[in-house]
Amino acid sequence: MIEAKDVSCTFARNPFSKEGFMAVSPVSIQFIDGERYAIVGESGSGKTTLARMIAGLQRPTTGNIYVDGMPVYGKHKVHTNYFKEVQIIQQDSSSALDPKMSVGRSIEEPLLCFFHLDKGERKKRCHDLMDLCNLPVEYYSRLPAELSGGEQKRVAIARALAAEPKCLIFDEATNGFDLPLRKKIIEEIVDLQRKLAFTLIFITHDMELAVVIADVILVMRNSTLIEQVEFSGDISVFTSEYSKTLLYASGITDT
Ligand SMILES: Nc1ncnc2c1ncn2[C@@H]1O[C@H](COP(=O)(O)OP(=O)(O)OP(=O)(O)O)[C@@H](O)[C@H]1O
Repeated sequence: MIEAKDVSCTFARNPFSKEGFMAVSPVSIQFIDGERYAIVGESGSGKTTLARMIAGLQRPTTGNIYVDGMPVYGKHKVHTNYFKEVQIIQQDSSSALDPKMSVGRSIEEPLLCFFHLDKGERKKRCHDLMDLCNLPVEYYSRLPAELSGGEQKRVAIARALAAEPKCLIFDEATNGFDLPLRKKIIEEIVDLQRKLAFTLIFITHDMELAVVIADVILVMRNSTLIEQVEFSGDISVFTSEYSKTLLYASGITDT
């Protein structure tokens, strides 16, 4: 289980000011292994900052993240095994891939870091991951620039899965794609989650996606977690006015 205990994040308003701006107000959440979560809220509500704290990429100003009871942020650094356990696919997948690194090398890099596999075993595992993520094996030697946006996203997913993470965070990962591709990538990620049973944390603006994907929906507004609901199809579980506004804006309700 991954647990956020009283985590908050404050940034300086500007480099010359000591005045702080709270991007995430103190929040405590538990992420049970193998469940699907959506963090939903408008732009600037703090979703990415919360995701980055969970991923070990942004030290909380207060509180800590725990994996099976072990703190992620030590006094000086993040416990390195955590980078294997939790993988994040950020909004811009092209920048997540090294432009000079082939698809094969990109996917094999985590295999090299985290597992003792010989060259042949790595290549076989890489082919399996490409297959799992609907990437033709002929793409093994291609560079990111020789792929479409959707294919780059699939490489980022395969690379993340190469680490065999216990949790995958998917941040607005289909932004900028047309609707059919967006739908397809989301179906693929949910399908992968069902097959591999990792914990999925899906970050989105879109309540319509959240209700399709998640077992648990966390609603954020103005840096604050305002509602957390277990969702199994009944929208009456949402009680906050803001959640109702998001449901309306997504066309799920008409009042
Ligand atoms: N490194 C940073 N330094 C200063 N301010 C930051 C930093 N990262 C984020 N912020 C600010 O924190 C607030 C929350 O940003 P965050 O990216 O977490 O929101 P979000 O809900 O993910 O938005 P979006 O959906 O647009 O990505 C914003 O006002 C943003 O400008």
